[in-house]
Amino acid sequence: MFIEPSRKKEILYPRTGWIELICGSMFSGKTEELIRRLNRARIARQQVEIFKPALDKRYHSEDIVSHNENSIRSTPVQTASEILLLAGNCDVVGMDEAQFFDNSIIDVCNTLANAGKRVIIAGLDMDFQGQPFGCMPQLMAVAEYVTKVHAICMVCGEVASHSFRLSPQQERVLLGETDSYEARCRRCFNLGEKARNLPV
Ligand SMILES: Nc1ncnc2c1ncn2[C@@H]1O[C@H](COP(=O)(O)OP(=O)(O)O)[C@@H](O)[C@H]1O
Ligand SMILES: Cc1cn([C@H]2C[C@H](O)[C@@H](COP(=O)(O)O)O2)c(=O)[nH]c1=O
Ligand SMILES: [Zn+2]
Repeated sequence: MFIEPSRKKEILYPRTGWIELICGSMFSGKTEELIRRLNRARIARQQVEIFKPALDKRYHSEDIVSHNENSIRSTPVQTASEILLLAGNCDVVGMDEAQFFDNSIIDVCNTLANAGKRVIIAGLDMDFQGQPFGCMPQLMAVAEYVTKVHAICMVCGEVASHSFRLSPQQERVLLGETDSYEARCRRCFNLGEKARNLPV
């Protein structure tokens, strides 16, 4: 779907950059798709830099790791602005878990794309309550390309778009895997929420 940009026309026209956003629920394949695109860019001999929020230490402090254990080396950053300092002269910038960045990530992505870079971002579109997650709606608005990927509902086997939290904690940020979350379709997500709210 996405082609690795040719550098041949650069003398006539300076390269344009753009933003690609990969979004969806947990287990929908966002990280796999991000890794796939970044690996292809490397095969095309493009200089690639990859970042993730430092708070995401689930599998590894530096690697980006998918649920099926694909991985790629990344630089953990505390703030989005660090990405501008570290991206340097690269052609392609990748970011995972974008929902954990604050809204300054939008300016950062625009600045990188305006400087001619291909920016590929992956993140959760909705939180455990089915609400748009942080900076993600704005990133969807400014991205040239938005890809929504889907998981399989762990209750009924339908296409899943929601991340159902299995524990009662209410804080928005709660790192976890299959121990704390499962992918669910809209119907099974709503049924689960209803059951949670029934008096005991
Ligand atoms: N309910 C599910 N639906 C689809 N894939 C699942 C599910 N649970 C586990 N997986 C695994 O998760 C992988 C996707 O992982 P990953 O790319 O890390 O997803 P994401 O970044 O969207 O959370 C799938 O290839 C599959 O092996
Ligand atoms: C829904 C939801 C998720 N999280 C956390 C749980 C995981 O650590 C990440 C999502 O990882 P993935 O690569 O998309 O599987 O986010 C959270 O903190 N709050 C939520 O509402
Ligand atoms: Zn379902």
